Amino acid sequence: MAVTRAGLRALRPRVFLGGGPGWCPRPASSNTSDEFLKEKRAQIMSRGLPKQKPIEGVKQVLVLASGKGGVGKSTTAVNIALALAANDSTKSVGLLDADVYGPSIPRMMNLKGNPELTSQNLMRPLKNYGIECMSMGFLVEETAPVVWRGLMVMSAIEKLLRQVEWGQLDYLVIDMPPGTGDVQLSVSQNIPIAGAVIVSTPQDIALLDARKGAEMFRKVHVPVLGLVQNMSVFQCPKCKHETHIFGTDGVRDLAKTLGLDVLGDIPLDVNIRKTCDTGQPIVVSQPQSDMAKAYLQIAMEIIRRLPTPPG
Ligand SMILES: Nc1ncnc2c1ncn2[C@@H]1O[C@H](COP(=O)(O)OP(=O)(O)OP(=O)(O)O)[C@@H](O)[C@H]1O
Repeated sequence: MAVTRAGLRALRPRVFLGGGPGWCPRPASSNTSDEFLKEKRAQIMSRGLPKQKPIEGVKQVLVLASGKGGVGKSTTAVNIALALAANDSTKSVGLLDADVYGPSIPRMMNLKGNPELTSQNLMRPLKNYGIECMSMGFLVEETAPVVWRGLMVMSAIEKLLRQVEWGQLDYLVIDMPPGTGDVQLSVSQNIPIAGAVIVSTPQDIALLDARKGAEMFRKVHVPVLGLVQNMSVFQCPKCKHETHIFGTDGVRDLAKTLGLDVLGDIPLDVNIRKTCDTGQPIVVSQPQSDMAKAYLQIAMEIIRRLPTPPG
């Protein structure tokens, strides 16, 4: 099934803004669709997943997930994608922003605009810093809220996965939305995933959700490669005093409980935030910094744990 211009337009969410003439698209009967989804989910969980189909040209898919929002998953995904490419210049890397509700990859990768359509009506990814990127953010206004129901989200994800001309990629990094909902399930059931990385801060409330995330991937037979402990420590730039704002070793303790490893620690650092906000992620803008080195180290750990790709 190819994407047409009309199809692309249809992908753009319509939003109901109180008082205006807008509308919130939903299937004819939302109750029916909710029940359908619930039943489908239960079937999938209980009977095993339907047959997954690889994305043409993509050797290995890596998903970056978190239970809770705002723990730095997208920041980590962007820097890991860049680090995978920086560690080995022969490798080609793609980055898919599956956070259809709050796409942040366009800004972090300093990309803007609509993807072109190829002669086969596939969307061409936008490229920066050598990384092929695709995001719902290229199809909607940055400030437009996405108001979608489950089925529409799943259809959008299917299009972002299949109707993109990814070319030949060694790694496709997928930045998942937070939580354990339709998108996670949809991606896991659609394509073979070589490994998942769970990002969390050491804070109790984030750990609780990170645990759910790891357990969900195990349930759907996606190998969890390990955890990344983000914002583990803040060092005062003046006096060098270290503060563990979100706790000390929470992710390490969770990893032990789950029988997993911590792939690395990323401190809470103003340069990580600033560089991502300005579309110049630290791995490319300050490659000699300790922070960039930490991401490069995590990328190496990931490669070490990934199975040997087919072919
Ligand atoms: N190690 C870090 N040091 C400083 N700031 C960070 C760090 N990691 C992430 N941030 C900042 O924290 C904020 C949230 O990060 P990010 O958007 O990556 O989180 P997220 O988990 O993907 O959130 P969501 O799931 O809600 O999209 C951003 O402003 C980002 O720049």
